[in-house]
Parts: sequence; C-alpha cells; structure tokens
Amino acid sequence: MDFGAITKHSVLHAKPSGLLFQYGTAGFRMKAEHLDHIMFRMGLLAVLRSKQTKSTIGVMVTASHNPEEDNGVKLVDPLGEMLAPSWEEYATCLANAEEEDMQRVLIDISEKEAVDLQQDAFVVIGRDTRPSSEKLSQSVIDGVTVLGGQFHDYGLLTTPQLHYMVCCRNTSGLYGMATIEGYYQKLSKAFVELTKQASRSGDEFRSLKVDCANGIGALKLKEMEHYLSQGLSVQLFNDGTKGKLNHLCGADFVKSHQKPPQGMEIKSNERCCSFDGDADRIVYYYCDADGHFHLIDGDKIATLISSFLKELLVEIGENLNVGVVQTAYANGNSTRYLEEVMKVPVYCTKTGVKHLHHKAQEFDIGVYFEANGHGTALFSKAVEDKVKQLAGELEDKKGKAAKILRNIIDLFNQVADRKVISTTDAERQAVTPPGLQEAINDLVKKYRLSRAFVRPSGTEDVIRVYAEADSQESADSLAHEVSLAVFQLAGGIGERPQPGF
Ligand SMILES: CC(=O)N[C@H]1[C@@H](OP(=O)(O)O)O[C@H](CO)[C@@H](O)[C@@H]1O
Ligand SMILES: [Mg+2]
Repeated sequence: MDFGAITKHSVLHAKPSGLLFQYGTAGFRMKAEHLDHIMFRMGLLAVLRSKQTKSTIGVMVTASHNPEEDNGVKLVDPLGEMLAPSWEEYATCLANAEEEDMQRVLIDISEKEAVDLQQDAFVVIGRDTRPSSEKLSQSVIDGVTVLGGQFHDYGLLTTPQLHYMVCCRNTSGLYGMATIEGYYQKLSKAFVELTKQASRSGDEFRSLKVDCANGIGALKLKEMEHYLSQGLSVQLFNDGTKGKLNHLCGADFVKSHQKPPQGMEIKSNERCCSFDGDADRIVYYYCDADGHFHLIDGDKIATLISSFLKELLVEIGENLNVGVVQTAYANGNSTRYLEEVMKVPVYCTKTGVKHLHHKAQEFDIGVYFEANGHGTALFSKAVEDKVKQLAGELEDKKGKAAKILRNIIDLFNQVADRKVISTTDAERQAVTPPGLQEAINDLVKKYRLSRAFVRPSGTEDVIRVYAEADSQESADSLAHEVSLAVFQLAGGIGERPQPGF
C-alpha cells in the first residue's frame, strides 16, 4: 500500500467532524453532502475485499427509497450477495477513522483478513439517478485507483443489475454475460417463454402500468421494454422527466400509504406496479370495479410464488423442501396462511435483505420477501441441475411443468443482497429502554388480532413503529398509542406523535 498516495488523496475527501457513521441495513445512508469521504474509503475497502476474495467486488451508489437529497453506498460480495457481516464492521471502522488513523486501520484489516496485497483487485461500480451520485461514484473510483485496483464503471444501473454484473464476472459468464445487454437478454428470454407456457385464455395481451419512482427504473425499463414486447406491454409513469425521486410515488410510498402513487391514473382491474429509487423493490396493485385499492405486497408475492412453485413440484412429482422467509413486518395473516393452509415452513429474520437471503439459502427452494417488496426465490445448485435435467427428459404435463420451472429459475435474479432501542426475537421484542416492551404488550391486548413492535431504522434517522389489527381504525389507533409510548420512554424529541401520518 502506498501510504503517501493514500494520505494525499484522503485529505481531498476529508471526513466531516462530529458525525458518527454506521454500515446499516443496506450500507451507509445519509445526506449526500456528508458522504464524500465514505465513498473514497469504500473504494479502498472494496479493493481489500477484492484482493482477499480474489474476486470482483461491486460498489453501488444509491440511497434507494430515501429522499432525493440523501445518498448512500453498499458493497456487493463475489456472488452478488451483500457484504459479509465482519466486513461491515471494517466498513464502519474505516468510515469513522480520523485521518491520522487511516494507515493503522487499513493495515489492521489487511492483517486480520490475511489480505495478499500483491493480489490484483477488480471493482465494478454502479449508481442511481440522484444528482449527487455521479460525483460520489468518482470518489469511489479515486479510492479504488489509489490502492492500485482496476475498475469498470457501469454508470447508471439498478441495484439488481449491479448484483447481476458481479455474479456474472465471478462465474466466468456461467450466470450470464456481464453486460447490460446480457442482463436484458437473459431475463427477457425466460420471461417471454414463461408467458407463452403459462398463458391462459383471455390473457393474450398482457399490459402493465409501471410507476418508476422518478428513478433509475425508468431509464432501464425503457431500455428493456422492447425485449419484453412479445410477452408484455409496459406503460411508464413517474419516469423522472418531471417529478422528484420517491416523492409521492414509488414502492415505499404505495406500501406505507396503501394508495396509488401520484401521477398514475388507474382504471378498474388494470395491472399496476411500483419500483423504489434503485429498482430493487416491487409491489403490485389494482383497483376493483368498486374503486377499492388492492395491494399485492411482498407478503402476497411470496405466497403466490410459493404456491405456484409447489403446484409445479407436485406436477413434476418432486418432493423438495420449500421454505418462506419473512421479517417482523409481514402481516400475521400471511404467515398463518402460509403455515396452516399452504403447509410451508415460515421463518422470521431481522429486517434487511441480507438476513432473509442468508436464511433462504438453507432450503432446496427458499422464497423470501420483505413486506415492502424486496425479495426473490433461491434455488440450490442441486435443484437447478435436477430441474434442467428433468426439463430435458420428462414429457407431457410433467415435462411442461419442469420447463416452466427452468424458466422461473432464470427469471429470478437470484444474486440478491446477502442505539437507544435494542431488540431481540427477530426484532419483534424491544429489550431497552426498560418498560417499553411491557407498555407495547399492554397496548396490544386492547385490540383484536393485533401485533405491534418498534425498532430503530437502519437507513433513516427514525424509530419505525409497526402495528396491525383487525381493522384499519384499530391499527391506526394502536400505532399512535405505541408511538406515544416510544416518545415517552425512549426520549422522543420535538412534537409528540400525532394520530395518522
Ligand atoms: C420497514 C422497512 O420497510 N424497512 C426497510 C428499510 O430499512 P430500515 O432499517 O427499516 O430503515 O430499508 C431497507 C433497505 O432498503 C429495507 O431492506 C427495509 O425493509
Ligand atoms: Mg431499494
């Protein structure tokens, strides 16, 4: 390591004083103006991780669903999964190091992880459409180059696309071609074939309205549109030409407000969906003939996917172990339905795709979704090989089911992401401050079929309150009462929480 050069460049990316930084649920996130030094340092860290794993590492510059003024960065490990937890700690350490300690921290990481500094390093970089993203990704590149790493800057990409690129590069193209063209071809081929195989009468012309959250999803879907045209016609809304990123639109808005985004008119029974700011979440919805809004969120998507997969497996005659992974935010009814009706084992992990992904890898087929629309289905290598073999061997109905399953495997982009209040039991119980969990338990008893929990957000400076009950009014009222308990017992600042939001 050329410490002279590192110091020379590092002072150009000075750390603001008086702030603490933490690698959270999905990397670092905060106001874009505080992030320059973190980007530079994540460039350095990505090089060390690349040398250690002898693989390509990804760096994505985005703050996903956060407001346009924020930005963030997440590192992507060799198979497209989220950064390993021990390295998240190094990332936090490096982000908080004072200038004079940088050398020590870098040596420390290299020694602890036995990084061979002579090894070549390669880093791929992607970014979303935020105004601050281009400059911040240049700071990442500065960090990569000063440590002697090579890089490929893909420029504007969705988060799933960057994960895909990393996985392709580390599997010598086995997963697909590491180009944007390769991505569109692989996914659209599987999708178009699948729509032909699974078509039903009355379903000849599929169309979908897509709310792109005024983000990167719009640019990339425009590029992909014609690859899909044989199976689907898409109409884009909130494509970034006028509105502000994630403002009154996007998956997070639709999920948390349970209503359609602004800027999209919905006629009854039209199929609609929303992405978030980096297009790694999707939620579907429609309005029925009476104008009632229906959301197909991550819980419902997981249920539909796992039912469909189970039907196919029965058809093929294969008995595989299928599991569903959710978080505490999953609606209690979806968990009950999966366990009691579908007879699928359901597991609950902490919030954040990395936790769900990790658990889902334990099954032959692991389906995981956060209620907000992050998720995928993972197929073990053995299952993938077996399905490919059966699709070639079986005939008639069995053969058809195996071929459908083969396309599903290709369609799911499987390279997913791997303070005062502290929690336990997959974040469903608050441990501190004292008395908070007891207060929540007492409030929950007042409402039928209710659940509530609180946890500190890992992406925004807020405490998230979750409540469910047998009616919207009860859920709103429970949420308000729990917010008041948090405000009192966890040292709330500013105005007391008001009912509704
Ligand atoms: C309740 C909720 O939606 N939390 C989101 C949000 O995390 P928080 O730690 O809750 O801020 O952002 C994460 C990254 O996008 C996403 O994985 C997660 O599901
Ligand atoms: Mg996102």
